[in-house]
Amino acid sequence: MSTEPRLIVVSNRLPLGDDPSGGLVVALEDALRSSGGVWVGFSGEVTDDPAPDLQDHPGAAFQRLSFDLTPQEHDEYYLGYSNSILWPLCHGRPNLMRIRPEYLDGYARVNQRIARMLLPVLRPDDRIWVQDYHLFPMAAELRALGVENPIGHFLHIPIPGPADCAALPNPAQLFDWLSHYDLLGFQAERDLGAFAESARQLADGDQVAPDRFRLSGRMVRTQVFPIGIDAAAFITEAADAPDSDRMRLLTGAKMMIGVDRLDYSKGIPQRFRAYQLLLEKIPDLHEKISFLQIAPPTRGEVEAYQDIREETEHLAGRINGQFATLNWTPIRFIHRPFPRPVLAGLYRQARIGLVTPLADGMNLVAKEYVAAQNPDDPGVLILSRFAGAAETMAEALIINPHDPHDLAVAMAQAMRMSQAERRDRHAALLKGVVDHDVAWWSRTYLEALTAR
Ligand SMILES: O=P(O)(O)OC[C@H]1O[C@@H](O)[C@H](O)[C@@H](O)[C@@H]1O
Repeated sequence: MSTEPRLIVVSNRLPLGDDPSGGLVVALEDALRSSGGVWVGFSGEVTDDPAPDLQDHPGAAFQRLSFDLTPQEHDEYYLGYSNSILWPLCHGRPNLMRIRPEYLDGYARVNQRIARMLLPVLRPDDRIWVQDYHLFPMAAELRALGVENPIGHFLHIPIPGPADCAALPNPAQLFDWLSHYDLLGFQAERDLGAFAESARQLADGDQVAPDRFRLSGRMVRTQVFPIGIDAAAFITEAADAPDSDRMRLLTGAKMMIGVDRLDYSKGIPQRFRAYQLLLEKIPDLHEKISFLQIAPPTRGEVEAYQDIREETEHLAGRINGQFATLNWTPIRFIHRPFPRPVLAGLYRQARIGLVTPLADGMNLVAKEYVAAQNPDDPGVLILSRFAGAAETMAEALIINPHDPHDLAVAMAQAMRMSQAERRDRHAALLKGVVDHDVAWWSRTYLEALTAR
């Protein structure tokens, strides 16, 4: 029996399915299993009559407790404040924000309701680890109920600098919420810098040490913890995937792959335009390259996501119309999810992995693509400088996703890169992915939280 204090994770999503895909799920499972912990999150049920207490979901290696949302809460807390205000803001798109006072009210109310339901579950020596932007006020709500346990927050997405943060209706409030945590974790140095500037300029924050802030009269520690993947499992999954030659036979071309939720932050239209430019400029590549973009739907009720779908489908159609031959479809756009093992096999077959977001917390697809490669004949990762991953994956081809020429040149370079260079780059990248895997991430974070 572990003697570690129990870990309580609170996140918007609770993993309830049999196929826990997505980096966060894989990441937190690990940390919970070892401390006999509890994960609290949204059940996925939107109902007029939510249960007054957290509901138990047996069958996992840790306890899972869920809450339901009413339709109004779902609109205001999840679709509204979280995904129509904070998400676009944190991804450098304040123009896409839809600011409504009821969104903030609903967001605050849901955080308060979760805190009240969580209270009877807590023990004095628990550590509480709150995940992501849906739950910024959680520590403030728990403190108001008298909770003195260590409470940490980890932000999976970028945090904006003062110019964008100023677009919030009440920017100082965000920093006041954050001031109730013991430890704030960020994905990248870039985020820590942006947080420091915004806290100073918009909330009178005072940086008293490199990793310490005085905010709203309280001390908060800040640190960068770049999240990783379950590297060992992914390497095995990819190596065991069905033989790669099938896809090559099917297409007769080298595959370039992108796998992203269909989100405007992922830079998918920009990527398509760069590919179009590549095919215009280098006709020799026709029939030698085939681009597979998998982009499962996400947050379809929000208008900006409907727009991105239309734009992406239109561009894919145009590229195929312009370049396809009887034997070759230049681009395949698939708007649905695939199970992890299938993706692992596809990554391994792909000569190029495209990870080109306009803004991204970390981007774990970059790490999964590297882990999936055959070390003897690996593919090439093309990575946006705006993904948090770029800070630790310098051996990728680092590009500016806004510049179609830069991206098209990288695609051409990746197509003709020698095996020796591919191996060298891959070996360096793989070492980082394996050394800083998800177990390292959660261990490092929890050690820092405990050492308060
Ligand atoms: O939960 P959603 O809205 O489907 O989005 C998927 C994930 O997107 C991620 O990038 C967020 O950081 C997560 O918190 C979120 O769960």
